[in-house]
Amino acid sequence: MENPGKISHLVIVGGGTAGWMSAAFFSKVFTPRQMRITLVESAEIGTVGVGEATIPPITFFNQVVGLDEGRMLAATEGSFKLGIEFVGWGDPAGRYMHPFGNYGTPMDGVSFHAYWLRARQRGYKAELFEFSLSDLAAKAGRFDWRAEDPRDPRAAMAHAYHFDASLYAKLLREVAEGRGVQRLERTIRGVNLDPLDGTIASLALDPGEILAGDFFIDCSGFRSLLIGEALKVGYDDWSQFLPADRAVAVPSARYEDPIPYTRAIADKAGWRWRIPLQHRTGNGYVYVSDHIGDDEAADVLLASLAREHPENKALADPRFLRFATGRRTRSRVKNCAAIGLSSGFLEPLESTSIHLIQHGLIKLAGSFPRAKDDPAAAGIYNRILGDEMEQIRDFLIYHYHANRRVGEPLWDRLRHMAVPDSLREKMELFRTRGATIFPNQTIFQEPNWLAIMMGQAGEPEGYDPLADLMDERLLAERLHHMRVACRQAADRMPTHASVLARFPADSQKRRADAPVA
Ligand SMILES: Cc1cc2nc3c(=O)[nH]c(=O)nc-3n(C[C@H](O)[C@H](O)[C@H](O)COP(=O)(O)OP(=O)(O)OC[C@H]3O[C@@H](n4cnc5c(N)ncnc54)[C@H](O)[C@@H]3O)c2cc1C
Repeated sequence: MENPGKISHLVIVGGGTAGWMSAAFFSKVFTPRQMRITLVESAEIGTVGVGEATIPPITFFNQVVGLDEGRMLAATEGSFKLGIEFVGWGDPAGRYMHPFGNYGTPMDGVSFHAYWLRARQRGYKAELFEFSLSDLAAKAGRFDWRAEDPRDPRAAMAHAYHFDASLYAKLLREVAEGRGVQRLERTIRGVNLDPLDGTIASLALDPGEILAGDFFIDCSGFRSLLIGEALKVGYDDWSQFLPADRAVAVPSARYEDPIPYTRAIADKAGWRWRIPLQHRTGNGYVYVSDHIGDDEAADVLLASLAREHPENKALADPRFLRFATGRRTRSRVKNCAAIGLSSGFLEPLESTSIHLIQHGLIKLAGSFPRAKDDPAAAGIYNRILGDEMEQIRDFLIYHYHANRRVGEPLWDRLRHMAVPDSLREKMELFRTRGATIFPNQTIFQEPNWLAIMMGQAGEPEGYDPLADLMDERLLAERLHHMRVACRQAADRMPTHASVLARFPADSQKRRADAPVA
């Protein structure tokens, strides 16, 4: 990318996932001659260290920064992810998959599910999930990559990863330092603003050093050192819609082959996650502190491990985290952009935080400042990022609001709460017309909304009338053909375990190479 000139020193504050993703990304976008990049991280202030499940755009980010998929999986103990299974969110005894990729194929410009709904209203038996190859493969413990040829059913697939977030940051650090990023291990004690224009002039580092820069990326996590503390940007709290404010996390021993999907299990005061890596499983309970205490939440989580399998043993003490769901009212101000938790946090139900980091970086590159203060570019950036956060917020609220867990106080309250108008309209369109194409769809598109709305609300009353234009026999033949092709393609796929065996974790290789005592 051409360097706009005036900005020649980029300072990144923080060395968590957001900090090292920023460093790896901008060291690829700019050459060291165009941009000096310095990353400051503190040895005394740790990282969040969770954040193990991702969504498909991560494959694009890895390509951009030059990370080979095999190398990434081996270095991060990673596994493939084809979707998220939601257990007990709609019907308390039910489960559904939010698979990555598409259902069926659109025909004559009309969405596939409109035809399927038409057929269902006339007694067709096959379920929607039978037309999602990612869903079938995930449940069968199989995996394959998306095919380029549109005639191949695998063209409808998409994948993401589960990985150890600390190892991912470590790998990105290697990449970034290899491209000339300078890392300073210092604690920042103060932020100096330019008295004339209010931009950030420099950081006061321990012990007594000053680090000046032209543009600053705030990746300081929940502390929000630059955008929040120094530039005083406010926080929009969304906890009235998304009330979970704490989490407890614990890794457990691997006792089975990693499944190629995340599990999100609704519970009395929130939900539990289960994220399978090559060497261990990540487990957590996201909860509402008004409805359960910390000790009880940890007990619930630990008891759930033992219930799953006797060998599913905790490998460490439970770790507690606190957060407030919401976002900074602006995430780019003056010569500073907040990336990662410093810009806000939407709880991890749909694994969207790492996606928001990469989305922010890509939009920041596209609107890179031409001067220290570039209000036009900052304004556009803030609108784009704000829209993305609001879309994700609505998507998350839907899971809680459309529950059928009658008689549980938290869930009863969430079912009856007033939701944002933007979500209320979507729910109405789906219920009456089966519509899932909504304005400004970027990250969550038609198949994503379809998966969660069908999974939690069930079949809508209507469907797109254009689906009635197809001849009935032709439709039956096409549905039959698609369903069989999907099933056969799933059966032909290798198992997830056999695919992962091609990318054994570096830690396993090290253990195998270690001399026998
Ligand atoms: C319970 C939970 C579960 C999550 N699960 C997922 C998930 O499954 N998928 C997903 O995409 N995301 C998930 N996330 C979010 C994900 O963890 C974060 O988006 C990601 O880790 C980025 O964090 P960060 O780098 O912004 O902040 P941190 O990891 O907090 O890093 C902050 C950095 O700033 C530095 N720092 C702070 N203050 C100073 C100072 N004064 N001087 C110098 N350095 C300083 C620290 O040293 C550290 O390096 C989850 C979050 C939580 C809370």
